Amino acid sequence: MEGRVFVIGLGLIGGSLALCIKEEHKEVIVCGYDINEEQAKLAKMMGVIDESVRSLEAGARDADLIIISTPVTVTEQILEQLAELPLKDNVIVTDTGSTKTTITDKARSLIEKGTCFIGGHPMAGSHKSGVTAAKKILFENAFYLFTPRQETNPKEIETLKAWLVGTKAKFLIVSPEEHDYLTGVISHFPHLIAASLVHQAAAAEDHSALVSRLAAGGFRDITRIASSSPAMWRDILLHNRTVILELLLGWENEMQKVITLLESSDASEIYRYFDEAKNYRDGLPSKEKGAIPAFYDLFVDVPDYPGSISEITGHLAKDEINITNIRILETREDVYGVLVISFQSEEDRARAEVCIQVNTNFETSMG
Ligand SMILES: NC(=O)C1=CN([C@@H]2O[C@H](COP(=O)(O)OP(=O)(O)OC[C@H]3O[C@@H](n4cnc5c(N)ncnc54)[C@H](O)[C@@H]3O)[C@@H](O)[C@H]2O)C=CC1
Ligand SMILES: O=C(O)C(=O)Cc1ccc(O)cc1
Repeated sequence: MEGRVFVIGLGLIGGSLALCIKEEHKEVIVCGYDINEEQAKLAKMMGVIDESVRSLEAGARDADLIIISTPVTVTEQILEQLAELPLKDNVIVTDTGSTKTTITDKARSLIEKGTCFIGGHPMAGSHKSGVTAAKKILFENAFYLFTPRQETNPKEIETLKAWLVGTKAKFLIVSPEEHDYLTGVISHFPHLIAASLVHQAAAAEDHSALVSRLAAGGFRDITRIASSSPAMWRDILLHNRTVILELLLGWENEMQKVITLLESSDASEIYRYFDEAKNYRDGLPSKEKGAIPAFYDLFVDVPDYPGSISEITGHLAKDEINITNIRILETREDVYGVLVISFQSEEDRARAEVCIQVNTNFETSMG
């Protein structure tokens, strides 16, 4: 592809998309704008973008593709601003927001002006934000949802896919309403529940100061997404409030059912509750990448921590295997401990397991 790409919002997602586009389309100039000058400077210094511009107008004027990658409420404002600016006739405007109905509605003035807008949502990310967390493999094998209008020319959808082919994501088309329902169930609502579990644990500190110490392992893992950006999730919830409110009512009913089961000590129904959940969960695709990143953890039995950690990380570094996190599980009483090393992909985890088995005597397992 040839031309100019303009990325508005040079954070985790905008930065990662810029990297994917630069990698795939070497001739293309990627310019960027961020209201936070520090982020824009960093993006230029890190080579995430080729040029940094000082206004929306300067970047939008000559762009063939405009990607809006700001918090969803800001995206609404930017769509309105773009509708007032001179743009190229054949430009495609897309966004990366986690919600789609409100954003698609807001794009109306742009569309009425004759500009092509195709809503987008790369369904991969992290609880980190900012351009320093950007990486070009972020979207590999992830779903990338598009929410075009029925009137959108299919050729324009194909052009957008061609621009984004470097993401190596799996493109899917859904309606904005279906998008918001699906992401409400599998992403937005779980974030809310993770936050509420953390609130519950924090409140329980009043009963026992041991809560936070014991919450270090599995509890910390299942509530990891509660460490995501509060501002981003506030905006997502506000955009998708109808769906979330509906899901909360369903959840209330569900919890009421559980209360009744417990009050009546109904052992077989309690068993059935867990069994049905287990069966459904066990049937979920394990190799697919969903909205919430999976953990690619490798467990290594180690004798003394300090020596073992440096030995293991040394071997992994030699084989150029990147670690995203490393921690020790101190749940056992004996001298041995368990080192939990997290990787970015299944492939890295498999390579790491071979590397550790070849170079050390430590036992490894997938957990
Ligand atoms: N974080 C994640 O895992 C995912 C986020 N998304 C969506 O992508 C969008 C961006 O999210 P992230 O990159 O994670 O956020 P981020 O916080 O890393 O980056 C957002 C950037 O937008 C900039 N910005 C804010 N207001 C602006 C304005 N008026 N003009 C120009 N720049 C402005 C900020 O300074 C920041 O650098 C959000 O809509 C989010 O819902 C989609 C998929 C995954
Ligand atoms: O790690 C997390 O917090 C995520 O759940 C990543 C994420 C955040 C927002 C999205 O719209 C899609 C994926």
